[in-house]
Amino acid sequence: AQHDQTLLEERHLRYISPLGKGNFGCVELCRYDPLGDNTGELVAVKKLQPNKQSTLEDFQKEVNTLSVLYCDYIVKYRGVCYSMGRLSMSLVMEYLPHGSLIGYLENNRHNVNTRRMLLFASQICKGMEYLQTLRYVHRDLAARNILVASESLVKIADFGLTKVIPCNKEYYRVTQPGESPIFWYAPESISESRFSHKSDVWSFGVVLHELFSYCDVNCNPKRVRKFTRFVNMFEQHFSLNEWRLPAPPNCPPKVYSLMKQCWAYSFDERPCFSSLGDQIETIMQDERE
Ligand SMILES: CC(C)(Nc1nc(-c2c[nH]c3ncc(Cl)cc23)ncc1F)C(=O)NCC(F)(F)F
Repeated sequence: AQHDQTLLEERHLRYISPLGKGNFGCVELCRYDPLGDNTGELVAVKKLQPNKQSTLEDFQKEVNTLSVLYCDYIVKYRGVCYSMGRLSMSLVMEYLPHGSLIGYLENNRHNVNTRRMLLFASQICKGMEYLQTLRYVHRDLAARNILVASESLVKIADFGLTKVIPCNKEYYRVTQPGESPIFWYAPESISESRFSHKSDVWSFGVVLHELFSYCDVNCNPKRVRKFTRFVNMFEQHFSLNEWRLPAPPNCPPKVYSLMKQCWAYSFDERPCFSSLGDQIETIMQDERE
C-alpha cells in the first residue's frame, strides 16, 4: 500500500502535556488546531530524538508501519510532522483519553468484570490477526502497549519494535537486541532473538495474565531486563520443570488454559490468533449464560 505521508504543519500543533516515554522517544498530548480556535483534534505526538539506539530510519519504519494499518483495534495514524528542516520528525496519532490498559485496570478494578476482560482480549486478538495478515510481528505486545479507547474498546499501539517477516521465512531474527522486556518474551526470543507470530502469541498469553490479574504488579514480577546470565535460568525454567505463571486469583479455568496454550515451549504447538479468537468467543458465550 502507498505509505500515507499526511504532512501536518508543526505550527498548528499546540503542546498540552507529556504522555510518557515509549520506544524511541517521548510522546506528548497536543491539539492539532489549524483553525487556531481550539476546535482542533487532540493528538498523541511521538517525537523522535535520534540517539545511539534509534535513528531516523528506524522511526521512518515505525511511521511506514503505522500508516498502512487500518483496523478498529489498532491506534489510528494521523500523519507526520517534520521540524527543524526535516532534522527531527514526529509521528502523530489519535489520542485515546483513557490511556493504557495498565492504568485503566488499576483504576477501574471494580467495574471491569470477566466479560469485559474477554471482550478486550478478543479485540487484541483481532488486532493481532490483522497484523499477521500483513506479516507484521509486533514484538512488544504487553498491557502497557494497549490503549483504552472507551469502556468497550481497546487498541494495540506502540509499533516501535514491529518488524515485517520476510516472504521466504516464518520468523524475524533481531541482530542487535537492545534492552528486552523478557518477561513478555517467548523462550526462542530470549535464547535466539527469534520473533514470529507464535512469539507474539506467547506475549498475548502474558497480556491475558495481566488482564485477569488487573495488571496487579504483585501477581507478576516487575519488568525484568534481559541479562544474559539469567537467560539459561529462564530457559531451563520454561522447558524442564514447566515453570509457568500461576493462574491469577478468580481466573476462570478455561481462560487459564488459554494462557497455558500460548506458553507452549515449542512455538508450533502454540495456537494461532484466529483459534485463540474463536476460543475466547466460545468462553464469552458460556459467561453470558
Ligand atoms: C509512551 C506512551 C505515550 N505512554 C503512554 N501513553 C498514554 C496514552 C494515553 N492516550 C494515548 N493515546 C495515544 C497514544 Cl499513542 C498514547 C496514549 N498514556 C500513558 C502512557 F504511559 C505510549 O505511547 N505508550 C504506548 C501506548 F500506550 F500508546 F501503547
